Amino acid sequence: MKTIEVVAAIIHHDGKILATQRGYGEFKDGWEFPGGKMEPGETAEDAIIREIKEELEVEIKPEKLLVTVDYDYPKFHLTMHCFISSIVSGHILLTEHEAAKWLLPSELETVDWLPADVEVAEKLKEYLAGKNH
Ligand SMILES: Nc1nc2c([nH]c(=O)n2[C@H]2C[C@H](O)[C@@H](COP(=O)(O)OP(=O)(O)OP(=O)(O)O)O2)c(=O)[nH]1
Repeated sequence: MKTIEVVAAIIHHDGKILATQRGYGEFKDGWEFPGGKMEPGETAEDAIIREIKEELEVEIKPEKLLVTVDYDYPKFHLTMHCFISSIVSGHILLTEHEAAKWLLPSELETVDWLPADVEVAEKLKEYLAGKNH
């Protein structure tokens, strides 16, 4: 099976986390962490900064790799590196997504995540809970 390598940004601001809803394609209407496919020769950090500039028109700083998830979709294998990130400059403008929501840690289970993201949301919740202690 073909593997695609993707980067995703877990953007935090004022104690909330950004979730975005896919506006087109196979997974239309599913909720995800914004991002996309890595390009040849790119580091994961470079890729996530580029993708977020394209999709949300903000500059981010990837601060920490929370998790790399591997997930078997019926047609491909996904390897996705998920970076906790902060906004460095700009205002969010959705250029590709149909909606976005800022979620409190307690609200992370309230959106219909893409299958690969369920594990990411769980890990994130644990990570954020640990940070409060
Ligand atoms: N960006 C992103 N993609 C995810 C997540 N979860 C998940 O299963 N995916 C899957 C959906 C897609 O098959 C793939 C990402 O591809 P993409 O279509 O966003 O990549 P891209 O921006 O480079 O798009 P394109 O130029 O090929 O249209 O990863 C997630 O949280 N964020």
